[in-house]
Amino acid sequence: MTDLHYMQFALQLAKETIGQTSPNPSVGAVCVKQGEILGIGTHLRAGDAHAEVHALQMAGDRAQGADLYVTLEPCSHTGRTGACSDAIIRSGIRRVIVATVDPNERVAGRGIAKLRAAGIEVDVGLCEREANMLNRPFFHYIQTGMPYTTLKAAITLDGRLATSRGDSKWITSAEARHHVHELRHQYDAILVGSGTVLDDNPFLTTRLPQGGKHPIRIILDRRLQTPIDANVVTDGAVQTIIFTTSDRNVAYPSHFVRVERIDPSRPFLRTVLKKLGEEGIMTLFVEGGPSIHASMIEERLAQDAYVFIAPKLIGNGPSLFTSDRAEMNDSTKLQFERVTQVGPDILAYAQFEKE
Ligand SMILES: Nc1c(/N=C/[C@@H](O)[C@H](O)[C@H](O)COP(=O)(O)O)[nH]c(=O)[nH]c1=O
Ligand SMILES: [Zn+2]
Repeated sequence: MTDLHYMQFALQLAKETIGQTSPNPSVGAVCVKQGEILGIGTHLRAGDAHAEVHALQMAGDRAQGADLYVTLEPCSHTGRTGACSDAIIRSGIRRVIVATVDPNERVAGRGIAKLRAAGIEVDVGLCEREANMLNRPFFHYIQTGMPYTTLKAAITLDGRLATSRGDSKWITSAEARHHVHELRHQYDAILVGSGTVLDDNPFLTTRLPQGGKHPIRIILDRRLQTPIDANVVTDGAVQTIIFTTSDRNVAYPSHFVRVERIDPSRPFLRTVLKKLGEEGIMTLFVEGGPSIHASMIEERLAQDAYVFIAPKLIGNGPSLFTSDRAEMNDSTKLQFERVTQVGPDILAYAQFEKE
């Protein structure tokens, strides 16, 4: 087997833990000697052993003289667990193949330097693009302190979020809505505006047949209009944080609803995201409504977007993006990364172009 084969296996191991390792990256490791796999590992959750340690423990003494494939540069600092670079040196590994370098300035290149100083051969860059895409949210979070923010919208073919009378049940198919729950499972938090709470009374939970992680619910509600009997307030499924600029006092049940006041003189959205980053929220899924999406786009706070497009036309109704650009050149540019069919609907996944 080739190096590529084992690195792709390590990437697959990392991919399976997307969404459960925050605020750490998803990492996979495979230990191989003469074509025999001696150990595999993936980082399961923050605070647990790193992928490399799992793989080396499984290989035991047989790691002596073996190769280790890792999707992210082994750490050199002793965070919550010992440094992987030390464990690799102690294990007698002969060669380490690293897909991409860790952007975390505490680590960048140090892990690799330590391994090379100990006489271990280190090759860097195999499947680098794939490894960087896999941990794009982690890299964004480490470098900006802000949650990696994804917009999600469901529109008709003529770009409408609802009819002119506000009806949106349903635009997309059960298959597409099921896929939304698979996406929710991957995110640390989900955000909607008070308009969506008042219009739809959503649960915003992850309801999959096999279960799934509920993202923390974030409600942007400047005037604190979220009703005390709203589903996000009463269902107790997961924590709900309501961000407001209002001084009103509303008696929400305190055990899983928290009201955070933002100084009205601060940029509301950016301040909320900064606070979420400080609380360790690495990924944020924004389900709308249209004014939230518009603000996220205007303030360049979103990194990518999932747009579900149903084969339906309804004419008038709120459109996906409510800003008003005079020239085509002033459009907000994205790059389609993946366009797939989900049941009868189309799913366009796109990255916002960096300014
Ligand atoms: N109207 C539609 C959506 N609507 C999305 C939001 O407006 C809803 O309030 C939110 O998904 C409800 O969350 P829940 O209570 O947890 O189910 N989203 C979709 O993908 N397709 C639609 O046709
Ligand atoms: Zn490590």
